[in-house]
Amino acid sequence: MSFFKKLKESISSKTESVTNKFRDGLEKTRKGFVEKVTDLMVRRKKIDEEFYEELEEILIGADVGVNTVMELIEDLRAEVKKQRIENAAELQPILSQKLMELLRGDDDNEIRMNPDGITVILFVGVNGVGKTTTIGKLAHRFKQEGKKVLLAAGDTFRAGAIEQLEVWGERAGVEVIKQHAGSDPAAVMFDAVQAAKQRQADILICDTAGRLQNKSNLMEELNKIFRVIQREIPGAPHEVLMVLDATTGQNALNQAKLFGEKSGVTGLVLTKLDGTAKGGIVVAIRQELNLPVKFVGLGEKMEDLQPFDSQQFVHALFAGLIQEEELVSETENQDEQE
Ligand SMILES: Nc1nc2c(ncn2[C@@H]2O[C@H](COP(=O)(O)OP(=O)(O)OP(=O)(O)O)[C@@H](O)[C@H]2O)c(=O)[nH]1
Repeated sequence: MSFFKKLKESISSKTESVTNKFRDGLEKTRKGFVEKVTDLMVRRKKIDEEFYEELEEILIGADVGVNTVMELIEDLRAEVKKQRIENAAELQPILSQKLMELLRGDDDNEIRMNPDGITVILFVGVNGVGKTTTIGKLAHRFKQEGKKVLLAAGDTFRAGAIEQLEVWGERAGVEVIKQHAGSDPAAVMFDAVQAAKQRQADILICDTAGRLQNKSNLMEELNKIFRVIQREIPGAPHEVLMVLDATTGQNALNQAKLFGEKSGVTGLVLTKLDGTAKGGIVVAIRQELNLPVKFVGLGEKMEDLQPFDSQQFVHALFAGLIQEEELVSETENQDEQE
C-alpha cells in the first residue's frame, strides 16, 4: 500500500474513532432529547399551541436555556407561516437546522501554547466537577503527543486531593509536584514552576482547590497563585480552564457566569456529557457565554476527553434522524467557507 493511502486510512480511522466517541458519549442526550422531539413531531402531527408548548418543555428540559428556546420557537412559528407548513413532521429538519446554526461557529479547541518555553495551564472549578480526572486525561493526551508534562498538586485543601492527582499522574506517566496537605498552594506552584524549568518540561498543568466565587479568602488565594506563576514565567498562565459538570445543567452555566469573570477564565471543559440527557447545555453555553468550550468529557477513561467539535457534536446527535445528505452538504458548505 502506498504511503499516502496508508496515511489517508489512518487519518480516516482516527476521525471515525472520534465520531464513535461522540456518538457513544451522547447517547443519553440523543435518546432523552433529540428522539423526544422527533417523537413529538410524528405523534402530534398538528401544529397548534399545545404542540409548541410541548416542544418548549422538551427543549427547556434538555437545558437548551429559556431565552434560546423562546427564540427557537419564534423562528419556527415564522417558518410555519412563511412555508405554510401543516404537518409537524416537516418541522424536524428545520429545527435540527436551527440547532446546528446555534452550535456552529468558530470552534476554539486549541490550547494556547507558549512559543518561548513552558506552557502553564491552570484548572479551576468547584468540588466534584471532574477537575482532577480532566487534568489526568489532558496530561495523557499531551504525553501521547510526545510532550513533557508536569502536574502541580495545588489542591492542598480537600482531603485526598493530592493522592488522587498522584494516581492520575501514575496512570498518565507524568510526575506530580506536591507538598503536604494544608500547605500554601502558591508555594506548591512556586516549586512546580522551578521543577518544570529544571526538567525542561513543555507543559505544567496546575490543579487548584474547588472554591466558590463568594469566598473572598479563596479568591485572594487564587490571585496569589496567579502572581507567583506570572512572576516566574511572564505571560503565564497561558490558559485558565474552568471545569463544569454537564449533569448540573443550568447550574454549571451560572457557575461559569459568576466565577469566569472574576478569575480570568480563558476556556471551559464540560465533563460528564455522557452522563446526562441534557446535552442542550452546550447550546446554552454557546449562546450565553463568551467563552470557548475547549474540551468535553465523554466518559471516565483516559481517552474520553475530546476537543469540542461542534460538527461532530451535531452529527452524533442527528445522524440517522435527518437526511444524511443534509449533513453532508452542510459540512461541505462549511468547508468551502473555511
Ligand atoms: N462519566 C463521566 N464521569 C466523569 C467524567 N469526568 C469525571 N468523571 C467522574 O466524576 C467524578 C469526580 O471527578 P473528580 O476528578 O474527582 O472531581 P474533582 O473536580 O477533581 O473533585 P475535587 O477534587 O473535589 O474538586 C469521578 O468519579 C470521575 O470519574 C466524564 O467525562 N464522564
